[in-house]
Amino acid sequence: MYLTPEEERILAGERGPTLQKAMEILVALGDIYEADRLIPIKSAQIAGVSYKTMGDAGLEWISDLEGKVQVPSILNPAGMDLERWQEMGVSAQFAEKQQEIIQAYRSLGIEVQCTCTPYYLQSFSASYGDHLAWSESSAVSYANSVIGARTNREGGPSALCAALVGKTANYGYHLDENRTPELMISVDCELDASDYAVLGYIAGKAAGKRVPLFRMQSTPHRDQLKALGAAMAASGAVALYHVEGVTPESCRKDFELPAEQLTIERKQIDEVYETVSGDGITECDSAAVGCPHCSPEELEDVAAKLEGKVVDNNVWIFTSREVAASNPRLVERIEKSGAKVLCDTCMVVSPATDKFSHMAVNSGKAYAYLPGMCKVAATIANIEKCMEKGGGAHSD
Ligand SMILES: C[C@@](O)(CCOP(=O)(O)O)CC(=O)O
Ligand code: SF4
Repeated sequence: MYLTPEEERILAGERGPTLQKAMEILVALGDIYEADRLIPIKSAQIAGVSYKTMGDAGLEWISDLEGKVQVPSILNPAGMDLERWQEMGVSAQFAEKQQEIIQAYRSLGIEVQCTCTPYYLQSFSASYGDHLAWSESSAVSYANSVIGARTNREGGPSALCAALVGKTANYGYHLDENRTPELMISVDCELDASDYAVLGYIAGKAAGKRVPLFRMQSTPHRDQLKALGAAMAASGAVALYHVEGVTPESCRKDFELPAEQLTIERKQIDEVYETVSGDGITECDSAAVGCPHCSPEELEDVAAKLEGKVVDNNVWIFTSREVAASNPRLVERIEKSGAKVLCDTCMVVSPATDKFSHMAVNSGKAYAYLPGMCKVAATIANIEKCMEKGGGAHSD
């Protein structure tokens, strides 16, 4: 891989050991994937934040780093709401370690916004054609597919290295030739709400890491695309997809329609609704919405569904701190029912979820991950049913 003289100097250690290490990692990745050079990035989103997934080894690694990130950088969800962790039932020992991780990232100049939906933040927008180094898989899928920006599915450490150097290696989804659809998926029915999450769960298994092109009968809006992409990245490893007539690169004229085609039918979607993932012998005892983190429109939807209701079980609604802070009325309306709007974290990366046995979710990603990452069974349903089945919602 070609390096500029300045990049060579960083690699030789002239700007200190942290930048040298970061450059070594970027160069190693570039060499493995046959990148021609490094390219500047607009922003970084760094996963590997929850103490639950990082442990002491991860904490030690980031604590030893020095210097400052070169581009706007934010974090993936942590293991707890940084302010309301006690209400979630997180232990003081965990909270202390989690705060140390956050502090280590803050010292590197990273903004403490812990969210997998960075594209909703006012100061962190990404645009068509931008090169990024994002790592949370649903954010990667959204950036590539819905925004038309370009990012590989970075690991937490490689996103951090890219943030420190301000560059990433030019391979994978940064290149036109890897953004071409490889599999055509037709959907034989109209879809609504959580149907897109279920579709993603099915399609991700079929697609693996290929790039699917969807032909749909209904037109998904941005939150439905977010749910579709998140589920495909979890049940498969899809980092980019297209929807005919909807996503920005679906109208590129330089690709042929894929030869391999498959159709997904209504009855396959209904089967997923009827199947508990994990060991679901018990009734639902909790509900969670906001995987990926809720947009203001989704908070509005939850607030409307909980109007005049109270919930008997734990109902957690996850969003970014910025979206919650900009929509205090919606948060108040939701919390009037007894549900909690939590920030900085989610049901998958928080240890607080482990106390439940069966959670109702509207997310294909949470449906795929809860049994493995939290040992909690999951039922997938639309928001209204999640509130009833999992939350025990009933009239006030
Ligand atoms: C579960 C997930 O959304 C976040 C967990 O990753 P981490 O704890 O931030 O490394 C991972 C992913 O799919 O990118
Ligand atoms: S598991 Fe869901 S809510 Fe948690 S970081 Fe991933 S997409 Fe976001």
